[in-house]
This record gives sequence, C-alpha cells and structure tokens, in this order.
Amino acid sequence: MTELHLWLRHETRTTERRTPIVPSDARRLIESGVSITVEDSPQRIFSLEEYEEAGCRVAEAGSWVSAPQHAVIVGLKELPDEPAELTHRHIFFGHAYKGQPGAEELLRRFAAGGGALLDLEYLVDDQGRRLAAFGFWAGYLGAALAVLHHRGALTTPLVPTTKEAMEAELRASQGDLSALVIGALGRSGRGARVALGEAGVEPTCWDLAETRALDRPALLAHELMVNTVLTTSPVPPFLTDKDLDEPDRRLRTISDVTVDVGSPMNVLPIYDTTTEWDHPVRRLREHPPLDLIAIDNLPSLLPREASTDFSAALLPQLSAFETSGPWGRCLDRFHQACRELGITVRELPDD
Ligand SMILES: NC(=O)c1ccc[n+]([C@@H]2O[C@H](COP(=O)([O-])OP(=O)(O)OC[C@H]3O[C@@H](n4cnc5c(N)ncnc54)[C@H](O)[C@@H]3O)[C@@H](O)[C@H]2O)c1
Repeated sequence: MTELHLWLRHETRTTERRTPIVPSDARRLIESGVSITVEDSPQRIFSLEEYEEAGCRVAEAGSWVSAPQHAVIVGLKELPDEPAELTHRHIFFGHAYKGQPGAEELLRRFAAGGGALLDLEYLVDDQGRRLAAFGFWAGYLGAALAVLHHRGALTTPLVPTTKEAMEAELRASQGDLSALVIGALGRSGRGARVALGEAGVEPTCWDLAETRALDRPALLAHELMVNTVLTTSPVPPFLTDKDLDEPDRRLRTISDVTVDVGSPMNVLPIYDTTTEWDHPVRRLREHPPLDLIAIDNLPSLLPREASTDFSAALLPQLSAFETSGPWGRCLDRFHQACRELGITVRELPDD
C-alpha cells in the first residue's frame, strides 16, 4: 500500500474561499504519515505560507492534472472543464447523482480516464448520516441575512465576513419579530436557531412532527420563516403561490436555506431562481410585501469558520482513508451512478 498523498487543489470558482483541509489539520495528517501537496490559490482564506509551515509541499494552481497517479485530489466545488479525461480519484461535491446539469458529462470524464469521484455529499456512516457537512453555517447565515433584512440592516452586496462581525451586526439590529424555523432539529436548523438567538429572537421550531399536518395559517402568522429541511421523498409544499396572496398574511421574509429549486422535493415552489450575493433579496409580493432570500452558497460567506468545522469533521475520515467503510460506500455510489447511466468504468488498480 502506497503512502496516502492528498493534493489540495485550487478552486476555480472565484467566490469560493473555503477549503476542505485547513493548515492545522494538514499538519495533523502529515504527522500521521500522510503527504500533502497544496496548490497556490489566491482566494483561499488560508495563505499558502500557513500550509508550508504545516509541512505541505506546494504546487501551482491547476497542476493536479499532472499529479502522481496515486494522489487523491481534494477540493470542494466543480472541476474545470479540462482535461476531458479524469485519471485520479477526486474528493469533492460533484452534484452528479441526481440528474443535475452536467452530471453525466462529469461521470463520463471519470470513466474515460479511469479515475473516480468520491463525493463528499455521500460520505456517510453506516446509518447513512453525513460525516462532513456545511449545514450549520448555511442555516446560521440564512437566518442571519433574513433577520438583518427584515430589520432594514442588511448591507449589500454581500461579502465574506467573520463570525464576530456577523454576531455584532445581529446584536445591534433591533425590532420585535416572530420567526419560524422549519427543519429546526437538523444541522442548518441548529445554525438558524443560534443566529436568531444572537439577534434576540426566540423562534418557533418545527421539524417532521410539526409539519405532518401542516398548520398553514400558523405558518403565515410568523413574520419571518427560515426553511432548512432536507427531504429525500416528495412532501406536499409548505407554501404555494396562492398562500402568498392570503390578505391576512403576516409573513414578510422567507429565507430558503434548502434551495431545492426545480426538484420534485421542493417544499417552497414559490420561486424558480436563486438569489445571489449581489442581490440577495427578491420581492415576491408587494401587498403586503414578501421578500425572499435563496442563496445556494451561504457558508462561503463565513469561509474561515465553515472551513475549520468542515475540516475538523473530515480529518478523521482522511486519517482512515481506505477502500472500505465510508470511502468504500462513496466509491460504490459512484459506480452505481455510472451504471444507472450505462457508463462503463474501469476499476482502479490497487495501491
Ligand atoms: N444554501 C446553502 O448554501 C446550503 C448549504 C449547505 C446545505 N444546504 C441545504 O440545507 C438543507 C438542510 O441541510 P442539513 O445539513 O441541515 O440537513 P439535516 O439532515 O441535518 O437536517 C434536515 C432536517 O429537516 C427535517 N425534515 C425533513 N423533512 C421534513 C419535513 N417534511 N418537515 C419538517 N422537517 C423536515 C429533518 O428531520 C432534519 O431535522 C439541505 O437541503 C442542504 O442541501 C444549503
């Protein structure tokens, strides 16, 4: 078995400042015998020098394409369009198993090169629970932006910030507010409750039990709603266009952290495009007003905190990188997705 060589790549998405491995965890991995190469990346929230000091080798941005064959390439978001053939094992969020745009092309690139996708979304324990996720910070930010907007205190365009700065803004914002978090028992739901707490708001919390027989008038009686549910099978929508036209509606601000736009699982089919950092809020109704926040890369707004927590969760998995257990399940999921599309994959040679 060859020594594990992780290759932390530069992210091509310019707003992506997060990293799945922070320098202090890189040091721990190196101390346990893993070798790590880190690509230079101007926007990454941690400097290249911090990785060098931790004992990492450094390389140019994008040089993973010629990394040694056994290196495992680690990133978060999409790969660049080239090369056409992917020859390595890649750990990142591929978004390629639910028929997303570009999914089949990506899987075909892996099949053509003999590489494999080890998708972080499918890195789960034997109960199927995600082992590393950004949910907490997504919920925190989704609720924070909503409460700031609702109180007229949101500064746009949004830019990456720190927890301390966000906390100070939340504490300084004023105004009574009735808020509802749906999916409150999950990771994002917990983050949303923490942010609302910092803003002095005690929300109503709903999860599966409370939505089974949905009390829509009660939902519409809250001024602010944060949706953080994760559904794996379709459920009746929490709101439809008709509900938004309800004249007695008190609801004024919705933050949809789940952002399942276009999916059959969407519990908020009341809009069809996400909102962005430049224009985070979209008005859905004028009388009475109703505003929507639906940003799909919320944790990137707190890149240091989000990276640090994610990396801490990923570290034990990387220390135990192997072809069984969670990584074996990731590989099986990749093979299954390829099979479903009729794509033939070559098995990787054993180390
Ligand atoms: N917008 C972003 O930037 C961003 C970032 C990360 C995650 N997310 C998304 O946030 C969502 C939540 O992620 P998570 O990590 O918190 O998931 P999670 O599994 O930890 O929590 C989801 C919660 O939703 C609850 N739930 C499921 N169906 C429900 C229903 N019908 N009614 C009420 N509650 C229900 C579950 O019981 C659970 O408590 C996911 O869809 C995820 O993709 C968004």
